[in-house]
Amino acid sequence: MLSLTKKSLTKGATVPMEASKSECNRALVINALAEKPAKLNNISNARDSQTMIRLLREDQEIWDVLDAGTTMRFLTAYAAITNRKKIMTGTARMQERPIGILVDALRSLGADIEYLKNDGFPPFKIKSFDQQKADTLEMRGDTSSQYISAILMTAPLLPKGLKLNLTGDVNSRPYIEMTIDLMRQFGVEVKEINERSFEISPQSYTASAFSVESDWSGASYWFSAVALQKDSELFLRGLKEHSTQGDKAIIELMNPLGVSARFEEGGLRIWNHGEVTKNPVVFDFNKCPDLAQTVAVTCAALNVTAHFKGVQSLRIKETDRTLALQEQLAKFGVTVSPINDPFEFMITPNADGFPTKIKPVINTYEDHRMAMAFAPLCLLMELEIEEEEVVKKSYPDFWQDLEKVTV
Ligand SMILES: O=C(O)C1=C[C@@H](OP(=O)(O)O)[C@@H](O)[C@H](O)C1
Ligand SMILES: C=C(OP(=O)(O)O)C(=O)O
Repeated sequence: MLSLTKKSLTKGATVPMEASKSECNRALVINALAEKPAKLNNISNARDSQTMIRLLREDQEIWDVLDAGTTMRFLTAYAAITNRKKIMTGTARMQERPIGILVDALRSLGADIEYLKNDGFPPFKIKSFDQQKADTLEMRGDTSSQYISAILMTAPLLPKGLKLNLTGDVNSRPYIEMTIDLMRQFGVEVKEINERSFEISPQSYTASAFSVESDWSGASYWFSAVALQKDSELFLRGLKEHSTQGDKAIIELMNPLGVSARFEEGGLRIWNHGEVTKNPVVFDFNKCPDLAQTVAVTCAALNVTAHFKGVQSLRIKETDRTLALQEQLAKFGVTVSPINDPFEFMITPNADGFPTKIKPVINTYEDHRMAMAFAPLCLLMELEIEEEEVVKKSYPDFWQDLEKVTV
């Protein structure tokens, strides 16, 4: 349990932003598929990336990814397509996160995969890949983009290549674009026939020096901090204007909540511009689901009524994030009401204003983003965060950075 005293941000302080685990995990898998591996710079310290590195290096029969979604999904496709025999498993929560769409896709390409507990969920055994059975694949895009990224990254190794067609709604689209961008940076041609169809011929990845970008998802917590303190300003070192990460959308999302941003040499300057919207706001998280918790807590604290759309994937992430927000924001008298569940919810502020005299204990549900989304509240009040070490999944230095930029 971490007790946070009431703090204030040091004006103009610098936060050195951690590398993105999403970009890093793609670079690591692509590198492992390349004939000659590249030198990767600015590797992420996130546990999800360190787990990926360790598993690729140890090459043991059981690959336990812990709670890392990308590691599970990307390594499943990697093992299947490169004909490695593996048992894929993870935490209790990972065993509740669906993977059937990816396993079905790999099976139709020729992989022999057997579920060991529940159909459609880890753990499962990857047994063999004898020969490619299909060169055209249809995949649903409405559950997790990580399945699509996993198939795309391994597709160049298929002897007959692949035509991939996406069906239904496509969620988390920028992550698919990030995958294609990285594949291209590693010398592979991906033909985008249209928004839903891709063609990849058999090709080899060519190694090139690659540096992982700083993490826009992690940056969102500093936007929230600046939103919660009048007259504050921070410099987020390492963030780039031209980024492959969809979570760069935090710049637009936070503007009605009082934050302005400007790119400068070496990073992004953000400051509180002093005007918080008085009108209800509609936000769409379909392209940036990992930002939903940060924005939800910020709206609650600023007494902003908000309509959150595109939140369907929140229910199958590290925890059921909609439920977790509902339960924790209730401690402040703020209501999260699902409408058209699981796609949308409303956030209704406390009619008496956000309470700052209470000292709540925030439960994190083993979800790093619950801990980090609630942490900026320490600029308004004292609070306690349960299981603070959860941040290690994506942002191990988060608490040290918070100490550094506050007094
Ligand atoms: O590909 C990626 O790196 C990710 C894709 C997203 O997941 P979904 O596609 O399941 O929404 C995101 O929530 C996750 O943190 C990272
Ligand atoms: C959803 C997340 O990660 P993953 O799906 O890779 O476990 C996240 O980091 O918020």
